[in-house]
Amino acid sequence: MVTKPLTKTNVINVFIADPLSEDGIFPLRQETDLNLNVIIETGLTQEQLISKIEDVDVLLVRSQTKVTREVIQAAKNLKLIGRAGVGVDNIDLTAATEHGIIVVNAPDGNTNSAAEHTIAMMTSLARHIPQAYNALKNGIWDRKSYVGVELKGKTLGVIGFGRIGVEVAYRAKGQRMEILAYDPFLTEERAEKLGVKKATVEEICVAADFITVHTPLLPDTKNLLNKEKFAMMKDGVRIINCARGGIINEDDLYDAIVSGKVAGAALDVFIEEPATDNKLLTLPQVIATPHLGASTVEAQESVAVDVSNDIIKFFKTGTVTNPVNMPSIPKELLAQVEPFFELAEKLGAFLSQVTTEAIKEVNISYAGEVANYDVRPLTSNGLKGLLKKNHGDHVNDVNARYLSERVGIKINEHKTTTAKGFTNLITVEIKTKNEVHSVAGTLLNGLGARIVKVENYVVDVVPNGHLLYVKNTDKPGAIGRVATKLAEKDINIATMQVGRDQIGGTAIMMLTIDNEVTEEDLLYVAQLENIDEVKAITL
Ligand SMILES: NC(=O)C1=CN([C@@H]2O[C@H](COP(=O)(O)OP(=O)(O)OC[C@H]3O[C@@H](n4cnc5c(N)ncnc54)[C@H](O)[C@@H]3O)[C@@H](O)[C@H]2O)C=CC1
Ligand SMILES: O=C(O)CCC(=O)C(=O)O
Repeated sequence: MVTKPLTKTNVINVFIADPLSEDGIFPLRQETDLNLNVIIETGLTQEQLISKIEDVDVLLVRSQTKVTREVIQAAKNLKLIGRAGVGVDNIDLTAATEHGIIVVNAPDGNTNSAAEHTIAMMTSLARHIPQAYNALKNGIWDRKSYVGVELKGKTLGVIGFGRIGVEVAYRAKGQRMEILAYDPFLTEERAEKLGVKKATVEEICVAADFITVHTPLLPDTKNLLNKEKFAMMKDGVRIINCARGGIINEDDLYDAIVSGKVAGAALDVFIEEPATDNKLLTLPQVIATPHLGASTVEAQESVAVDVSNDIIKFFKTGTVTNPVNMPSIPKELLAQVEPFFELAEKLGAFLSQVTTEAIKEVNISYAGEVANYDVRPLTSNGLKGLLKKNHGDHVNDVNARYLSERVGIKINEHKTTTAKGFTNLITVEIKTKNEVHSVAGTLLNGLGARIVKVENYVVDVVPNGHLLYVKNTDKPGAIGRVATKLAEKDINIATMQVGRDQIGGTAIMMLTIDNEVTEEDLLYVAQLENIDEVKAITL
């Protein structure tokens, strides 16, 4: 289906590659501040998607479309990938991060639907509903083959106790089942509060009558249920997977069903999807749905609304609510941390213009109140400022850390609550083969950002516009000579700060000037007596 052709103008092209709820994308349709061009083309092959992606700014998918490295490389304008759902295993996150593309998902919108589907699958499995239905539809009235088991009093093992796992447990308790739950983040206290028993995967395998998995597919969870685990289970155990294909080893599950160890399995997800040729589907004990966990009107509307709102938020504010490949900042914290983003970036940008040598190490220290926050986004902004000189707009807060580490820069973050008289202080230090430089900045209440220290010199400089950073020997006349030379070049000084380590020692001048200086102007000033170094810095 095609609704609008791609345009090459400066509109924001939003390309929807999987079927999404039309009500859910209503926020995109009614947005008037942004010039959004919504294009819907579903069911494309990889080649077709690659051929259409070049001018796309936002790619919106569910789980069908594979957003591979090749797709990302072909997408020259892509800024954001939206996943209308939870799992992002269909998106090459490494490639997206390397290219500075933000990935957002909609983690909450389909929780209920997936939990309800899991319960429906478990009940159907216990009572052979799909098999009995099938027989009856084929004219067979068979009441003997489909004797089921009750859920009441049985033990359900829930592996992965996040959003969906918890909701499944609530509902299964309604069926009067006993719940054993495993999640690396589940504490005894929380388990008790939720009315479940905390257990290990092995304990679940040994004790459970039904086992359902609700983890993401990760290296750690791949083949989580395998031959060894099946061997530990009760005879006649029933298995449910409405999370991701691959969490359960499909070959081992097949063997365990054929051997009679496992009485049946209910599967919504498969290693290869569409799973039209999966040998598990040949077994009468296996009931299955084609990845329908999130397929309800409510979930589809909800996840599409969530990603649509994040797209709009991103283009209006530069921030998103549900980032996958950058640290998420709770809403209530964002307002407090956001002003520091720019400060951190400016400190990084300052240092990038102070040295010409390759940076080997960056030490960022956070002092005062700011040290109470998750400072990773601030560090990313500092690194972005540092790299911008050489990477231009290709660097952003998504890929700044990756790009820094890729070129071998060691990054250290330090936190301390004492800020030497400031409420907050961010200090960035860089080390190169031969040099060490540092700059510190703060946010002054009501007055905005200030650079308060350059190397060991105390200053008070607004980090905006054009600066001249002059190092000189502390001798009479140096300041006057610099001012005169700049005046000769028609360069107006707006403010000037001076500092020195000791009388007659090394001193610095930090000048804010009204115009950009040329290399020639810099040389002109640098030739002056007692001037050791002159650097132009634009912030
Ligand atoms: N079938 C479908 O249509 C749908 C499938 N899903 C899938 O369901 C799964 C769960 O989704 P949510 O509950 O929303 O995610 P979630 O992130 O809220 O929960 C996942 C939980 O798995 C836990 N976990 C991670 N590694 C683990 C390990 N080695 N062992 C045990 N637990 C581990 C995490 O700590 C987390 O608590 C995901 O794979 C998601 O993609 C989600 C929605 C619909
Ligand atoms: O988009 C869908 O229907 C799949 C949902 C899903 O698997 C997820 O959200 O992880």
